Amino acid sequence: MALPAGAGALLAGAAAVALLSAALVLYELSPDAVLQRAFSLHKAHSIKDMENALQLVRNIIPPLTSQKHKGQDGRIGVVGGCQEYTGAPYFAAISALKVGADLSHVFCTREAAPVIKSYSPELIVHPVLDSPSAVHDVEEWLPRLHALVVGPGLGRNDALLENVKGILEASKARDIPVVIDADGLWLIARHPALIQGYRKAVLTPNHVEFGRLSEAVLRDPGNGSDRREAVRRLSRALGNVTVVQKGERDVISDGEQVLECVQEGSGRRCGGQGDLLSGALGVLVHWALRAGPEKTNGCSPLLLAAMGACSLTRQCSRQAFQKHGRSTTTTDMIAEVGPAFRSLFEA
Ligand SMILES: NC(=O)C1=CN([C@@H]2O[C@H](COP(=O)(O)OP(=O)(O)OC[C@H]3O[C@@H](n4cnc5c(N)ncnc54)[C@H](OP(=O)(O)O)[C@@H]3O)[C@@H](O)[C@H]2O)[C@@H](O)CC1
Ligand SMILES: Nc1ncnc2c1ncn2[C@@H]1O[C@H](COP(=O)(O)OP(=O)(O)OP(=O)(O)O)[C@@H](O)[C@H]1O
Ligand SMILES: [Mg+2]
Repeated sequence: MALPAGAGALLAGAAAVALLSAALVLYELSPDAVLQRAFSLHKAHSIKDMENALQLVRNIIPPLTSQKHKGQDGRIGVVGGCQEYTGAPYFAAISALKVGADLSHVFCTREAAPVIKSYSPELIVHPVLDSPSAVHDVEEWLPRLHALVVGPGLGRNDALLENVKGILEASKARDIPVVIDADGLWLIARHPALIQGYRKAVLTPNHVEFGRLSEAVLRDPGNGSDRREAVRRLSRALGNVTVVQKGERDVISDGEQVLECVQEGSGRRCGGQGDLLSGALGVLVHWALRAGPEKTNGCSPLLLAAMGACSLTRQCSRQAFQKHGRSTTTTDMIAEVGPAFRSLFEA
């Protein structure tokens, strides 16, 4: 499987120029028609790259056997949940379980904990995030966690963010992979040094979060027409941290390669879909890193994990929309995680 650095973009660019010249000379096509063909060609390359990557994602999924004990397929922690936001950490944590993690923990504030517990008996909920001993309390659990998802429903309270800084430092010191989303990205925009050069970090910004990060790191909102290049630049400036820019297409880069997830989703834009993505990504990052280079064929494990999580989220959205149309909510999407996972990765 070949996904060499920037090859897709280079090929698409070269092909577009060739097409442009040939078409103008031979068929006297209008520039609009030629551009449309160039875009189709580019899309075809994105789809091919995506399919190749999804083939490798299938390789990293651990088999379900009777030889395993509870916990081996993933113990994931979600850091988030405060007075205002209890849904976001729940969506992330339950999605991690539904994708295939064995245990899912939520580290949230004291008052958010009973609310999150009441949504599901399947989550382990720690009311520690606003405690003076928050960093120590989470640190005690770190040796038992395979990945952390930092930010869904965290809020922007300074004292909480200070605690999360300490949790991030402790996670890095233990080499634990971290997915950073939502208000975790707000913290990174203020303190990019927190994850600078940490190769086990994946950032999952939406449109607004990407602009904020790009402005903070590159002094440029990165909202020009070339999204692939903007994402690659941000990743590179952060020391090759993997960046997933969510949107109409999800653009994923580790500063070298750029992949695009063009899996069909739906037109529904209800809140919480990004939380589902970040929770799913927490598990897939763990699986991809554990799989080893022979399974990932030398491709970046974090890029593959990101492609897997983006495709899965969009497929959930598509399936839920087929059933519920305009009334689709993130809860409906979570109910589709199992069937969507099977159709994408186990068919
Ligand atoms: N049920 C829950 O508990 C949920 C809780 N959540 C939690 O909320 C917290 C804050 O997260 P966030 O995403 O609302 O904050 P942020 O990125 O500042 O966006 C704010 C504003 O930016 C805009 N905007 C957004 N996207 C855009 C786009 N693609 N393109 C263009 N504009 C866009 C839009 O504003 P508009 O301009 O439309 O008024 C939007 O309102 C965080 O902790 C998160 O986890 C959510 O996870 C949802 C479910
Ligand atoms: N315009 C779009 N067309 C199709 N899919 C989209 C579009 N925008 C976002 N998505 C998909 O929706 C999912 C969530 O992305 P979004 O940008 O809504 O994240 P978010 O704002 O962080 O969500 P949340 O409400 O959970 O915070 C991703 O899988 C992304 O691919
Ligand atoms: Mg979000």
